[in-house]
Amino acid sequence: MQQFLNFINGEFVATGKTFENRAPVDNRVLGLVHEAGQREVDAAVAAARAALKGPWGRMSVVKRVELLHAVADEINRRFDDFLAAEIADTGKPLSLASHIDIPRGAANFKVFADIVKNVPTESFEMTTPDGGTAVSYGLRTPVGVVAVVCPWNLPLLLMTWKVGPALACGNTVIVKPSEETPATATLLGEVMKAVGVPDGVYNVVHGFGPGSAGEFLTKHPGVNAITFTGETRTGEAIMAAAAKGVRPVSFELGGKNAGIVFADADFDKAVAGITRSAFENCGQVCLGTERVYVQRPIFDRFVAALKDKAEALQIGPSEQPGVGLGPLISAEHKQKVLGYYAKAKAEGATIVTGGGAPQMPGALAEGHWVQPTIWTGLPESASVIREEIFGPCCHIAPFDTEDEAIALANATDYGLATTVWTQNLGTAHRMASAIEVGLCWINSWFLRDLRTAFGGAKASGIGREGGVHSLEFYTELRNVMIKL
Ligand SMILES: NC(=O)c1ccc[n+]([C@@H]2O[C@H](COP(=O)([O-])OP(=O)(O)OC[C@H]3O[C@@H](n4cnc5c(N)ncnc54)[C@H](O)[C@@H]3O)[C@@H](O)[C@H]2O)c1
Ligand SMILES: O=C/C=C/C=C(\O)C(=O)O
Repeated sequence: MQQFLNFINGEFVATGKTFENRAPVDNRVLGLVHEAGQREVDAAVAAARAALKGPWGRMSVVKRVELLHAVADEINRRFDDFLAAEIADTGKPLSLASHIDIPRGAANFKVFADIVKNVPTESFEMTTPDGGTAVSYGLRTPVGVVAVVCPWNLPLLLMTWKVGPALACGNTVIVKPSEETPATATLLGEVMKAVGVPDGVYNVVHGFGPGSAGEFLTKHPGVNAITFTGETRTGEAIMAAAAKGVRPVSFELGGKNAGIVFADADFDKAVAGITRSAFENCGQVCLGTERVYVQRPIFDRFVAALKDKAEALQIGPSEQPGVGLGPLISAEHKQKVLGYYAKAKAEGATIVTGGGAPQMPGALAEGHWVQPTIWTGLPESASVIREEIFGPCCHIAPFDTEDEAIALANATDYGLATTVWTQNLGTAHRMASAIEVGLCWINSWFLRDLRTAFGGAKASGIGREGGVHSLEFYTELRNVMIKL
């Protein structure tokens, strides 16, 4: 039976307390995860602190950058191991994990290694009151020990999106992967050891949230900053923990994103784009579209086209050629999504396609499969339009004017992302400036330049990461003033 161990101070650590890691495709037990308790979290924080004061803290930026490039190269060398681990944990299609999840695992180290090597800090010269001169310069130093609390939907991508910049800026990290997906964070410990990252720089503690490793870590007084990706309500709990000791937080939270399609859009590209944004990763992408608004002249045609795309998606395990839709992450999440499918039906939705769970053959029948689902005909007050479902489903409603589309898109407490499809430049820029989100894609979706600001507005997050923006969270910026 595979064991998913904690990784503390360069060693893999078992505990007496384990829980099962199950495969979403058939619910089989993949292995046992060793839950970290207060003792293991204390040890991880102590190891991270010691590394800061030891070889890692004394290391030159050049050497640190070389090591991070070596981490990326080792991830790529062990590409197939990471691919197998991620797919086992999540059930996601091979095409998705091999083109997005694992490549980004390496890229997230390379891009920030290069940023810290090349991005300058500020410097000024001033005339002093006594007629002399003074020169000042900015000095970036690590914030210290950073807690990285991760979700289960893009485990390696989202964990390294935080660990990459944190380490590049000279910090040390303690990662708490989701209890649903322990594998790739654990595997990264092998990579860190293999390339010679000093012990204590990268640590992994497994477990849950409240009363477990997540809570022990975010409440630990030895943690200097917390970066979290997950549900908004979890963010509220972590923010409360961070308040004691006034620790900074960087939050990537939930969303209820709108996809807006104008009648002048390139129709086929818009259909393809909304199909991806609604159903990719079985709808388990925070940036995904669960609310679609289509300008009235093309509404019926668009609904029919999206129905065809949804029904053409092949549902199955990753190794099945042409699979486009895997399972949801867990039985619990499947029940949550099917609960929303039932609510939509009860609230009078027109079920354009889907609305239930597919019959799967053999052992797959034990997996957490649901049908890709499209609704129309609900009022904007309906729960499937108000609440984040995080499944392969969306509601489509018509609109007439730009102002109406903007009002519909903004009528949510969330503010993460939007995708707008139009060939009118004026419409595109007016929508981009009016929709209250952190991320606006025009005629595209989930197109990522890692140098750009990434994050959510309103209840979708705090702060921006990406490019130089990550330096603001993962460093302290000191001003040094020298009287000449
Ligand atoms: N904005 C983004 O970039 C982004 C990206 C991915 C996922 N998400 C969001 O994440 C959610 C899905 O992921 P999830 O179900 O893993 O989220 P979740 O909030 O349930 O759990 C996320 C992590 O937090 C831990 N946790 C839970 N309660 C905690 C507590 N009280 N203290 C410390 N740690 C705690 C969990 O163990 C897990 O590791 C969705 O809402 C999705 O929108 C957002
Ligand atoms: O499910 C949410 C996806 C988030 C993606 C990123 O944070 C990224 O692409 O860096």
